[in-house]
Amino acid sequence: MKSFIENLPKAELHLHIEGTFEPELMFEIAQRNNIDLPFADVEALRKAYDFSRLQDFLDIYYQGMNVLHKEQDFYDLTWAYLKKIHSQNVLHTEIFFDPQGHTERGVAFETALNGIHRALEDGRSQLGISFGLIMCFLRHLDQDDAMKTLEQALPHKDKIIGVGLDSSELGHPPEKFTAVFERAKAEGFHIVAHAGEEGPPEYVKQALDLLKVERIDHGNRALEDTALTQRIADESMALTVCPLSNLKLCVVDDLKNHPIKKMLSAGLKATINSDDPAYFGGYMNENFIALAEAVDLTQVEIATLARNGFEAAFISDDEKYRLTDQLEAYLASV
Ligand SMILES: Nc1ncnc2[nH]cnc12
Ligand SMILES: [Zn+2]
Repeated sequence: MKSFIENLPKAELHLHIEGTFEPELMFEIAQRNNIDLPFADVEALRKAYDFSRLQDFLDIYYQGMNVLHKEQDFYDLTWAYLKKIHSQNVLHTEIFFDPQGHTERGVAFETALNGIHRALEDGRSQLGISFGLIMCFLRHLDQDDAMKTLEQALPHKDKIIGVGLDSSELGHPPEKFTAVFERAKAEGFHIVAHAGEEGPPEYVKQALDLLKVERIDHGNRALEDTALTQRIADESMALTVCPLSNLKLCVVDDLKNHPIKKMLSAGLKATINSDDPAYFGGYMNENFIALAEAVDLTQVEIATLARNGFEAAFISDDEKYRLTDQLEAYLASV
């Protein structure tokens, strides 16, 4: 099973680039930027990765990204992620970045964008990994701030394919951002949002009805509402599920109780993703393997999850055929 997963061609659709910041690289970049981290060393930092809810993680995640200042810092962060997923047979990735996490510290929008994008271009030419870049609005900030961020993105439509919504979910429902998402859609951006990670099914409904999402990031709590679950299945709306994230943030108490089988049997287009791999203990392969072992996934189920990843990607039909052909060729060979 392990080698079946390791060699399986995969797409990643839910990945925060700031969440790939491994402690070793964080210390290296902090040092070259003359920034003191409030941790003695890499081990002390890793020990702090003990979360009982989303906010515990976010506090440390925002602290970590504070050391990113120069375009090269963003490049190095992204390049390290791309090398890692190249070793895991990830052929396509759609990554999030949090511009407000940088602009509010005085780092220019373009500094973050250009560093990340240049690495993605190098990943395509040197590693053969295709990509999309999605910027997320921080939902703990207000809609005006999100609107300003959207305006900063408008000259960069050649680099940014979509907008998303992340950060502290509870108390910050999608309806808070209806106008900015309406504008983003009119400007031609793809639309996604985190919903139903900690928030109730109502937030998932709002993401569908008010933000007009094309994929739901997480979506776990949608399962509490049978009619909503049926609707998501009927609309072939993909869920970007993140197993190790769900475990580390206590969305599930044990991976054995992860609802992935319920999702699949309800006809939901679930995909597997790593969310913030440096903080949650694993990239794509580790997520697939841990989940497969915990809930006893069959090869057919694993293949379905991988296929869903390519089908739910924001790419042309031609590109989808090119990628799924590689998946089907692999499946026929094992
Ligand atoms: N899992 C997650 N949920 C919400 N916001 C995030 N930002 C980074 N990771 C996140
Ligand atoms: Zn996420």
